[in-house]
Amino acid sequence: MARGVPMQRVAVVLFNLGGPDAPDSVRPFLENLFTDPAILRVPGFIRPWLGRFIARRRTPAASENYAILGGRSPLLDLTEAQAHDLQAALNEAGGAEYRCFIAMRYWHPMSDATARAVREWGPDRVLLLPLYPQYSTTTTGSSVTAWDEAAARAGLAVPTKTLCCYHSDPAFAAATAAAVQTAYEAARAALAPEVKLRILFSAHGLPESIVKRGDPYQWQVEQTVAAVVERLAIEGLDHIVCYQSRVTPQKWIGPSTELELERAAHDKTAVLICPIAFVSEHSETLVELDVEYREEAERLGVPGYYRVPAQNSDPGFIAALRDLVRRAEADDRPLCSFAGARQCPKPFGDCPHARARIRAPELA
Ligand SMILES: C=CC1=C(C)c2cc3[nH]c(cc4nc(cc5[nH]c(cc1n2)c(C)c5CCC(=O)O)C(CCC(=O)O)=C4C)c(C)c3C=C
Ligand SMILES: [Fe+2]
Ligand SMILES: [Fe+2]
Repeated sequence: MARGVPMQRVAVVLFNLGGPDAPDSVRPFLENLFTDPAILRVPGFIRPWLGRFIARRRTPAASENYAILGGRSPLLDLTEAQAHDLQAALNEAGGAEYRCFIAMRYWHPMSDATARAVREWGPDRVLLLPLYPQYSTTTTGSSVTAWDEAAARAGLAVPTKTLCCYHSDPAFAAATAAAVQTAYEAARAALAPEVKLRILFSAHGLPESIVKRGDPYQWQVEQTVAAVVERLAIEGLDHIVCYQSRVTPQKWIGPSTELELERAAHDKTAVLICPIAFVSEHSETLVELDVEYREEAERLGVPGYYRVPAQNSDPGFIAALRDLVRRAEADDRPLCSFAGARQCPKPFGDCPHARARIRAPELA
């Protein structure tokens, strides 16, 4: 760097869903979630009322789950650790000064506060990095919309790129496969040789209607599983993709993880559950998978129940994020800067994010 020329400043904003930080925040967190038009797709005039109604109904069950975790979600602490490690990895290489920020969608720190903090830091450019490997209108799409509005309110007007999806990124898939391989070998060693073992790649579900309207999430989840399986050294691997965390009465995509537990019990096969659309531990892994589904598996007589940990701050995962950021920086396409977006399915053009923003506002 020539003397006197300041280094460029790059703000990397990590998106995640957020979770309550105290028992009292469960209900307002759920209200924020269920009044999001990307989640509750009903006419605008009814949404605030219906969203608050659903949130009130859901609060006791969600509170019980968070009580098991000490009354709060661990998601923010884990995201802060990821941000810390990613910032160190990005700055190690030099070239620019990187600072990682966090914008949660439904609980603090949310986009408005983060956009103001980013503006105060005074970056030359911003990169939005969803901690969702697969694009969904309900997650990344919703976070990008919220960010755009917050950035405008904060008067943050610097070039901004969005890393839309990295479902099949080789380094991400390799880091995930390494964790699956380790967990599979440990489970295999704990089981009697005659007991069969099946991997259930369990992703967060979505209402089927959202997928039918063009959400690429399910397709991208399947791409991730294919990319991970390709990297596993397991002879005769038995695996399936399934979907968990259904929270509304409509039809959701399947097969459900519960149904796969029933099938495993019927087949007298042990299961290794691999969360495939979450990159951090939170209530849906630590309670739903580790407590509820485990108990259900025991009740059904599944001969073994094991789980792959979420990536959290796994060095291979952080290195994958670092390389994605660097590649996004080097690519000058304005909307989706990730080369892997070319792998998005044909109906979405080059990238669902581009389509959501340009051609199909109903998906935004
Ligand atoms: C219609 C409802 C929901 C859709 C669609 C949905 C999609 C979706 N969510 C994640 C990841 C997370 N969800 C989390 C919590 C959470 N999600 C919903 C509802 C929908 N999610 C609710 C009601 C809740 C609150 C918890 C509960 O009541 O059970 C979380 C964070 C949880 C935490 O512990 O902090 C994450 C992360 C994805 C990936 C996704 C679709 C692709
Ligand atoms: Fe969710
Ligand atoms: Fe994409």
